[in-house]
Amino acid sequence: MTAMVEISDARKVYDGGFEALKGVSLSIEKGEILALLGPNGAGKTTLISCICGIAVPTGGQIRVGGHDVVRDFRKARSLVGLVPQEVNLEPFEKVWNTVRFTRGVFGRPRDDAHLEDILRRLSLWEKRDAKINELSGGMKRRVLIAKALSHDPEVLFLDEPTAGVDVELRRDMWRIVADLKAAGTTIILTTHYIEEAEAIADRIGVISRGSLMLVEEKDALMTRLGRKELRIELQERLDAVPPQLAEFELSLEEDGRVLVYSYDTGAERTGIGRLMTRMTEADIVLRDVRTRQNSLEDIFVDLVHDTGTDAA
Ligand SMILES: Nc1ncnc2c1ncn2[C@@H]1O[C@H](COP(=O)(O)OP(=O)(O)OP(=O)(O)O)[C@@H](O)[C@H]1O
Repeated sequence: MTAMVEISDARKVYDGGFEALKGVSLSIEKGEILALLGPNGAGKTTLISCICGIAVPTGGQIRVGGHDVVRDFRKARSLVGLVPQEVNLEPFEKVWNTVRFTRGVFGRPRDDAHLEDILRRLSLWEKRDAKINELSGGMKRRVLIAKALSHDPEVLFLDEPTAGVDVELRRDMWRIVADLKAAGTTIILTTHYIEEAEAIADRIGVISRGSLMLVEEKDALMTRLGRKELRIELQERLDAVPPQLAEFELSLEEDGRVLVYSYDTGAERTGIGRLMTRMTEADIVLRDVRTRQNSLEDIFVDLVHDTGTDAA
């Protein structure tokens, strides 16, 4: 695979002296979906702005498609579509003109059929002649996405794309992201909705206080840091965890009718077999058994909490 975005030791000190990025290195492959998670103020938007050439890094190097984002700004920028966090549209412009204008800015030849397709996929076609200031907040977000896609970017940045949007738009977005990925587009998104990262990302990066704390395949991360619960429903209720089972991490729930065993999914031995043997020896009869995997959210909260950073 080829690296589409290469970030090496990126640093950003704002004018007031605040160090928002403290040497971030990261390589993002073509066709990959990377979700950047982090508490408020962690530096996610700053990093995206540096990659898109909106903010100038004060140290390190960033390349998009092999082009340096500072020295080869135009080439690098033309490969990038950005859906910003804040709505920055011309209020009196019509939807159609807004999107067509953006395509032109990036030097792409006029292609009305292509723009029509984008607007239809975003349910904006009926609104093509409406002025921006006549649209709802959700519709404006859709226009931001249409603009970002108008010039066929190879890398798409979505900065908290679904903050405050309705379920329908969130679903549309996920569908569009899946289509773009299938077509080979590289996608980087920041989000506060961890279930969103869990649903669509290939890799997860966690930023905290200007540093990249972790970047890992989502599935591997969930296996490595994940815990599972085995919920054992009992034939007869127990008053306490029997002493024969003291060696296991067990708790009693639902008025003593459910025994919960929490175990590490990354461990070599889960201990389930031994637990079952000990239960049989102790004459405890099971009625039903279920498992529950903890979510990326549980993992993220633990991770950010463990390193003493701001609350998620
Ligand atoms: N133009 C600026 N001048 C000075 N400081 C800034 C500027 N822009 C951002 N910062 C600071 O840099 C830090 C990182 O901000 P950034 O917007 O990158 O965080 P974020 O991770 O995107 O946060 P959020 O999740 O709240 O959007 C914050 O402490 C912010 O106050």
